[in-house]
Amino acid sequence: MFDVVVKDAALAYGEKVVFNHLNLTLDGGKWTCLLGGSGVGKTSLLRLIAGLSTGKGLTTSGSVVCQDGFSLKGRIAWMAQQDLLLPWFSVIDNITLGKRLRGSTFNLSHLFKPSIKSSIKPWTKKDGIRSWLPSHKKVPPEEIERAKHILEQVGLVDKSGELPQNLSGGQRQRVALARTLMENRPLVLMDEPFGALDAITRLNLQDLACELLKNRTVLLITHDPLEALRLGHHIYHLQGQPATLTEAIMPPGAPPRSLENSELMSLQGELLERLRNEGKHS
Ligand SMILES: Nc1ncnc2c1ncn2[C@@H]1O[C@H](COP(=O)(O)OP(=O)(O)OP(=O)(O)O)[C@@H](O)[C@H]1O
Repeated sequence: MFDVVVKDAALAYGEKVVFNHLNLTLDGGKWTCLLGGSGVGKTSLLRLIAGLSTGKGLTTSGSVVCQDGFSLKGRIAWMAQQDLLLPWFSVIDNITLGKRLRGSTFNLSHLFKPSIKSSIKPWTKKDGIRSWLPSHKKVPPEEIERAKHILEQVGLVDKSGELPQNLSGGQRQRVALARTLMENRPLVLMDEPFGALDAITRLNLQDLACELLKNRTVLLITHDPLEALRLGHHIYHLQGQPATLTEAIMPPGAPPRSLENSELMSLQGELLERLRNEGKHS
């Protein structure tokens, strides 16, 4: 597993410098967590690492280098707070979509719901969507088997034919996790993936993600110090303007750490105080 090194990174929107001279190493096979107040630049940093920083008025510099000498292209999976499931595709079609898009001459218009006037069968009709999804058959059978295995791992194999609208928020986020696993990428960038969930579902998903993403290199953005402390090998606090990173906190023990760990609770108090003070000064 390779380290990913962000060297001397800078990013600005017009005159507003979000960060500059920023250095960060994501240890291979480990979880790095990033805390910080709203608007400090966490998502901007994630997007910079993913190579998604483009747009009018945006300037960037610095480098993101894999220590194994290869490019990061095609080696990143992304998981966001919104599950981004396509509502007219079943669970299994959603998690195999990436394979289908890459494995065929797929027409992007097929991602969008057909109009009523269209000659294509409405998606609500039984099996309509499958016949409407032309490259469905191009997902190799072994990939369908793998998708089913992953759905088993996230506890949703019985929901594989359901539409997202029939799932709870926690179940939908488990589908999003399954889609991330299906991508099978060594670097996983997560932008508050559990932020919208209730406390118990969030704890359960933290445990599941920790188990299933073992040995991947993960960068997790979260607003929740406890989440960072349960999952992170290294925890950084991004603060100020331009933003800088604090020294890493390395909580004791292996993730996912237990809530009964008293050291974790005291570190949580410290981090909450830091975040609160940061809010007072911004
Ligand atoms: N496209 C854009 N154009 C101009 N300014 C932007 C743009 N995107 C973000 N910003 C600004 O850059 C700063 C950093 O934004 P970013 O989304 O990275 O913050 P964040 O730490 O992820 O915030 P949050 O925790 O609220 O999601 C903010 O002040 C934001 O207003």
